Amino acid sequence: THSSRPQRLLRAVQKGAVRGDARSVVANIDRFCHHSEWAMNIGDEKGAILDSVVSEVNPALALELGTYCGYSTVRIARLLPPGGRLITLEFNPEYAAVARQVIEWAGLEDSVQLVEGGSGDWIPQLKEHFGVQSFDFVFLDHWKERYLPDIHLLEECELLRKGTVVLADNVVCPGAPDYLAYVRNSPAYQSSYFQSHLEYTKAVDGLEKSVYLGTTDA
Ligand SMILES: O=C(NC/C=C/[C@H]1O[C@@H](n2cnc(C(F)(F)F)c2)[C@H](O)[C@@H]1O)c1cc([N+](=O)[O-])cc(O)c1O
Ligand SMILES: [Mg+2]
Repeated sequence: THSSRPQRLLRAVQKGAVRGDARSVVANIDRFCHHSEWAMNIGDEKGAILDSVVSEVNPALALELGTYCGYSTVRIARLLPPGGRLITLEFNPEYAAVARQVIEWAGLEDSVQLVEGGSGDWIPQLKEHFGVQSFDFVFLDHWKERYLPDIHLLEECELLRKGTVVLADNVVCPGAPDYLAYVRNSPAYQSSYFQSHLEYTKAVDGLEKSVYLGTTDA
């Protein structure tokens, strides 16, 4: 039986990265994806933009949709303030199993809660299940056609507050046109675009940062 790409990525981490050293976990995944196999991690170039936004927000509570192998999970969790927490949702059990081990290798298991399942099922349960009031930071990197329905769901479940920062990967490639039109035209968001490149390639891609302003009704 042959291994999967996430399993080969995990093995590269376990072989090359220092246990407990999040920076070396990130560096080894990037080395694997640059030199061995491309994988859909946000990568080093867009990752630096993610880092700067997370550092600016300094979230006590963050949400990530789309864990995959845990690369951006580790990038975000390593920058959280003391006591800060990251909840990350992953639909695919095999990816979730790999991500758990990547997060553990980075020594960040105490500040990360990985939840297996779909956004439609889990977003409405986050308040009661995890005692969440609202998120300070949300990172969207899951199925691109789910960005728009899921930001509406986050609004409906009152999981965003005035000033919550929502950062979305891949708004150019593969693209999330309906999501982009919404956050750029809605009075409920102050949106800005960070041009970059698709992970490990020269193709253009970018991140959209949208600050939730709250609703107009009383
Ligand atoms: O398709 C891309 N990403 C899709 C990523 C999808 C990942 O998000 C998970 N998910 C689904 N629902 C949830 C939740 F949370 F809702 F439950 C989590 C899926 O199981 C998968 O691991 C992609 C593609 C390219 N590319 O170049 O083709 C580049 C990229 O950076 C990309 O992110
Ligand atoms: Mg992505």
